[in-house]
Amino acid sequence: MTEIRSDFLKVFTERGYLHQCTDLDALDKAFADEIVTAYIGFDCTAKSLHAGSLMQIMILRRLQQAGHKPIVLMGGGTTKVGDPTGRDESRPLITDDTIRENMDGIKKVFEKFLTFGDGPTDAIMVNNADWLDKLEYIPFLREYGPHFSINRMLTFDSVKLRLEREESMTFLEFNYMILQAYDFVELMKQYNCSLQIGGSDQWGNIVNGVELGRRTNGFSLYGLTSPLLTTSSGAKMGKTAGGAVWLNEDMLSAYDYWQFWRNTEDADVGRFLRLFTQIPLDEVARLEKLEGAELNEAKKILADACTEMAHGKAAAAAAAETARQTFEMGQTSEGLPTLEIPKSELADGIPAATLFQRTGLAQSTSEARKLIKGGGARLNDEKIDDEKAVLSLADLDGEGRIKLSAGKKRHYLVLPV
Ligand SMILES: Nc1ncnc2c1ncn2[C@@H]1O[C@H](COP(=O)(O)OP(=O)(O)OP(=O)(O)O)[C@@H](O)[C@H]1O
Ligand SMILES: N[C@@H](Cc1ccc(O)cc1)C(=O)O
Repeated sequence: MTEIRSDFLKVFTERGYLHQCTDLDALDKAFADEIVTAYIGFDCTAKSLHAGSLMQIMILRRLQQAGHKPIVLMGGGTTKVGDPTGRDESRPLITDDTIRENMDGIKKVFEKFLTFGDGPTDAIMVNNADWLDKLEYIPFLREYGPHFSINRMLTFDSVKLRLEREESMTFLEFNYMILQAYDFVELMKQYNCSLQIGGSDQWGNIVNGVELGRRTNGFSLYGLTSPLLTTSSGAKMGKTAGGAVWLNEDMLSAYDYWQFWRNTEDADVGRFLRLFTQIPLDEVARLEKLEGAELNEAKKILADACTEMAHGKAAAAAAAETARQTFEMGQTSEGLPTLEIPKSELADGIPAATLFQRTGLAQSTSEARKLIKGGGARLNDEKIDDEKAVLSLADLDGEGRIKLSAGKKRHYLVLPV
């Protein structure tokens, strides 16, 4: 690789977004010489995107800022098939109604990060159901089937790993990569879209599209992937890994979102500042070198910047202020996230572990019990150690609520209604 010339790929590599590219030199030349139209696809498998997919949204934002055109593709069609990538078993089928609801939920977040419109570098949003739903089976098979070799399809991780583990793969799922490949060709035809970007797990699907475009129409298409953001245990961060950090406020409050970034591991502060904020690189270099209490200031800067982008300035300031009051001044503030439960349910008694799970302070009741046993759970600021404790109206504090805490930093107010 010769030195990168284009603004976009400079930003892309310097800030840590680069994992693989089908032809970095040629893509760099395209970015340096012309407006490149690029797309990222998002399936509608939940009502909100999450911190993992935020990496892809930030990439589209950077692309637009560098003077190129982003396409956000909603997988209204592909969601009906279900991407087998990275999954040990088939996804449950989602109804058309749920797909529609999920799409409505997911769509909202993009307006916060991208400028949509009709101009040459304005973002557009498309839905692959618009063309996939209309495909006719036999004509489609005859036109595209000959370009896919089963032998080669079996070598892609999404298929290979499932077969190696002797888990079943349905014919429906096996078709996913063909449909994603077809999307890319369709977007090239309709919008001159020559680049598809995605997380590294999408490499196989992307390469299939690049090859299909070349074989069927002689197109020069490019694929570019980013590393996957992983949880501290090394699992891909996403909606199916549990404990998703949702981007939509109705799924995760701005306060909890702020807290997630504020609780970043020390070793991740620099990486996250580069990937998820637009703070200049020399400032990031300074911030990531800080230590101890000073590094906490860097984490707050990260939390402020991320929350501001996703939820606006006012929400970010309110979250930061609530955190300050709660942790720095040691008092409860009304800004804490809340869970409403029917009074009658509390009157009947609810296991503490269940409440911890329902607030999301623990992923499951067994995790909640572990938290309690390990001494990390508090009820109205007092440690509880009985994992079988059952809470009732008698546990309401003077203001008629129950404050649950997991560790020092995560709190929830339970309000009987
Ligand atoms: N943790 C992650 N880090 C980086 N990119 C991610 C991460 N999770 C998802 N993406 C990328 O975001 C894009 C959209 O993913 P999408 O929302 O369709 O599914 P997903 O979150 O990967 O799904 P699931 O969790 O159901 O497997 C893809 O390019 C995917 O690679
Ligand atoms: N397969 C992608 C989503 C996607 C769908 C259609 C596409 O054309 C591109 C990407 C995912 O699951 O993350």
